Amino acid sequence: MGRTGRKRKSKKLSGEDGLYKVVRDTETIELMQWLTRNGWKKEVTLYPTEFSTTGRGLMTKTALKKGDILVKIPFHLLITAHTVCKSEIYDYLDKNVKYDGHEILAFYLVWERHLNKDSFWYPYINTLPQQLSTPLFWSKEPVNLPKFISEEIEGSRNSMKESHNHFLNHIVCKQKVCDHCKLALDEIFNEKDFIWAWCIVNTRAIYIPPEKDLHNISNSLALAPFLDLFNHVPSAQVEAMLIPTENSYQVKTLVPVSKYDQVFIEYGAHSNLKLLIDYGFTVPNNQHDAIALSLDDIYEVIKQVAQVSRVNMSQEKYKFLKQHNLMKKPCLTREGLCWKAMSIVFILTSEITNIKLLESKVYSSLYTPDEINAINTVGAILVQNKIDEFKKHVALFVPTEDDQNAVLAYLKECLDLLSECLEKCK
Ligand SMILES: C[S@@+](CC[C@H](N)C(=O)[O-])C[C@H]1O[C@@H](n2cnc3c(N)ncnc32)[C@H](O)[C@@H]1O
Repeated sequence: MGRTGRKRKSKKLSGEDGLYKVVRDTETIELMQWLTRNGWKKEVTLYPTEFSTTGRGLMTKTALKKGDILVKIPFHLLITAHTVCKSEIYDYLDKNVKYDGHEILAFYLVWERHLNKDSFWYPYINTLPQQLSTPLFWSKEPVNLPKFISEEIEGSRNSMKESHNHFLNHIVCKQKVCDHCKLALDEIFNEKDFIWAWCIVNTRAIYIPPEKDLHNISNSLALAPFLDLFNHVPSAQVEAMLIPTENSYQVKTLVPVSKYDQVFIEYGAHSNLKLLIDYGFTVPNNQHDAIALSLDDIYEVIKQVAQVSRVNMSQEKYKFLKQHNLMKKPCLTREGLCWKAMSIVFILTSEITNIKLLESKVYSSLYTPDEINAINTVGAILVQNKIDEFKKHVALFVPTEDDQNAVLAYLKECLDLLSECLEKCK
């Protein structure tokens, strides 16, 4: 979240999104002036505002109609791989190597941030949060972080480290001293600053169609000043696109928004686990959420309820599950067992050995009442086991800093999802 200094006094107001306060700090005012000086025009009156529910976001001062353009950012105010290729720092990269859009933007951001007021982007960079709430920014480990979450964080940390090493390995003349600060390039591109930039790109970049003529960069990302102040809700309905004839990137609302409400966009169909790891927050009742199951979870429960159903795993059935990709990501959702989980339970409990018949049942989902009963019996125990597991996680988890409370919020959301799922198995 933006923790910039020198706040001016401003009134606290309240609305749909709880308490809010329009941000009127010097940095934000300078950002708006810089955008205007460089050809940006307001489409509607959106104000950077601090909301008690989400932190800084954008509030509309007027009622918005369906189809209103929320924001239009001229191309030349987007930071893209093209911007990087035109910069002096690009000369110091080995051009025989491939770079991806995420890492090249992070690399550029580290450079421009270090230039401070000498950077064209200074008014933008100056409003970026210095401290992020994402797990890569935690300074202390929480106590009893569930293993599946720590594995995801590890994955994210490894990608960031890989990108950083990739760059360090391909900066030609690392010892070159910068004219601006007299530091060597490998000191400027230190891991701490790279983590910040990598997370800024991860949490704020937008997708654009891949730019042409960038033979060594796979690129479809851009940083978009001001536009990146929109917060996310899964239910937001907006349309975002490049408008080549107007040399701009625009976002349009597909629904009306009331005066003084926060205007949201949707970052993608992200689960709460993805939001937690990549963005450092979760949303309530996220329809994209699911709790992962393993084949072992399902197998164990079927063994437990052997009096209800027997485990009927033959070589052919195993081959069938594999061939049809059914073991990949079975899960529990608010709607009950997902189709893959239902199919596995059915296949492992059914007496049917004819694979063709199993296939037609699984793909049509035309089960008899007894078969549904058997699936639900196993399903309810599977869900209850997960509820017990997540209750333990909640009881044992101890945050050691504020941002880690997002983990608790996530685990509680999982428990809500599981209780809805249990209802569907009854
Ligand atoms: C693109 S930025 C949005 C602007 C950002 N809030 C700011 O102050 O600069 C994405 C970050 O905003 C925050 N965010 C976005 N949507 C949110 C939400 N619904 N609830 C809480 N935080 C949210 C998260 O910290 C996320 O990493």
